[in-house]
This record gives sequence, structure tokens and C-alpha cells, in this order.
Amino acid sequence: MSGSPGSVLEVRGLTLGYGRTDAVKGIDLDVADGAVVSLIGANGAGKTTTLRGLSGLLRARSGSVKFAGAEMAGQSAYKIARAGIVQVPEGRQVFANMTIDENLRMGAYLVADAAEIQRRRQGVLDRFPRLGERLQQLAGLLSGGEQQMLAMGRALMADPKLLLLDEPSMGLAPLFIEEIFQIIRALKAERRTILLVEQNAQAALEVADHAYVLETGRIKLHGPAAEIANNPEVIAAYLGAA
Ligand SMILES: Nc1ncnc2c1ncn2[C@@H]1O[C@H](COP(=O)(O)OP(=O)(O)OP(=O)(O)O)[C@@H](O)[C@H]1O
Repeated sequence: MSGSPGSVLEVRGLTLGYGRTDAVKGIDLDVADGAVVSLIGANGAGKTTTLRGLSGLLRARSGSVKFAGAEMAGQSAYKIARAGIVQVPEGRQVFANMTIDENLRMGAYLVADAAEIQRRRQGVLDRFPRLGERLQQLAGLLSGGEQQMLAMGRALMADPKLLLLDEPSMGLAPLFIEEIFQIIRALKAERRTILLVEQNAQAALEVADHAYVLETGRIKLHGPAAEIANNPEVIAAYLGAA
């Protein structure tokens, strides 16, 4: 019941679904404080649904989501965000008609202290200089890669205790994919706690400490990422036989 020592997130028996269907069927998952954990799996396996369940966008049908010792299952998305779980959604979902600066400030909507907002904003601009060069530009005019950076920067404005990244490399040019993974590596070096969902299993396993493989709503395998990357079934199914 007590989970692994050092786990900031302990998910037990989490079931989530839509209508009459369960898309995530009683999964257990742990994220250690300061770790990067990757969740990989085929299209429709339930990865996005899992993240939506953790951030409260989808209500748990059953099971427990303990975060820093407190039960999050059944709590509102607002309360979960206040507890420090922040999601960067699939497809970025920046506010297209707002400027880059406005998007960033939206990320700190729970922070009242102007000096603290300014400090965080500067931190984000140092990390993403490209955003700083065009603070007054509309977010909708950015390229996909830039929007991904903005979405990550917006999430970092909340100074999350757990960052949920949903397919950050989706649809991006190779150069941007490399840049996004560099940023994830930098966040890891700073001991940010991250749960990463990715179709790009190779890159996701390279950056992670621990990994989970989700198949049709169930955890098929989990373990140290290097071990998962060497598993013959994972190689055949997700890494390409070559
Ligand atoms: N809003 C929804 N309403 C009904 N069913 C949904 C909804 N969103 C997802 N599903 C179904 O739930 C299952 C899991 O989908 P989910 O998006 O979580 O998978 P995924 O692993 O993230 O896949 P992808 O890589 O395609 O995003 C799929 O069968 C999907 O069709």
C-alpha cells in the first residue's frame, strides 16, 4: 500500500474511461522525486487518458492517485494544479490569439506575487531565448516547435512539482525534436520530476530513468528505462527490429 520509498506520485489501480468503455484499466505507476519516467505505447493504448486522469481533466472511475502523500483522485483539476501537477497537453494548445508573453503569464495564474512571476518569467526566457525575442507576437503565428516550447515554458511558469508532458515531439521537424529532448535533459539535470508520454519510444527511453509500457489500458512492462530499451518485445514492437 505504501508504494516505493521516495515516490512523489503513487498510482494504484487507476481506472479511467469514456462512456461505457474503460480506456485505462487499473494501472499502478510510481514516479520518484526528481526522476524522469516515460510512458510508451501504441496509438490508443491509453497514454493521454492516463495523463488526463492524473491532472484531473478526467475523473478516476476507481483507484488512487497519491501525490506527495495526498489523495488526488476525485479532486478538481484546479486543486490538482495547485498541488503542483501541471500538464503540457498533446498538440500544445497554446492560446493562439494571445501573445507569447500573455501565454507565459497565464501559466502563473495561481501566483499572486508579481516579483515571483517576474523571476519565473526570466527563468523561462533564459531557457527559451527564442520566445524572448518575440514576446509580443501572437502565439498562433509560431511554428509547431516554438509552440511546444511556449507550452513547456507556460507550464514551467507554474513551477510544477510534477510535469506531465504529452507527446512533446509530435509532428515536429527533427531539429526541433532534438531541441525538445535537450530541454527535457536539462530539466532532468535540474532534478525536475517528469512523466513523459511519447510515441518516439527510442528518445523517450534514452532520457528516462524508469519506463512503463502501456498496452490497451494495462501496464505490460515496467522497469529501469535501459532495461526496457533492451527488452526484445519492446524492441520488436516499439523500437524497430533494425
Ligand atoms: N474523448 C474520448 N471519447 C471516447 N473515447 C476516447 C476519447 N479519448 C480517447 N478515447 C479512447 O480511449 C482509448 C485510449 O486513448 P488515448 O488517447 O488515451 O490513447 P493514447 O495512448 O494517448 O494514443 P495516442 O498516441 O493516439 O494519443 C482509445 O481507444 C481512444 O479511442
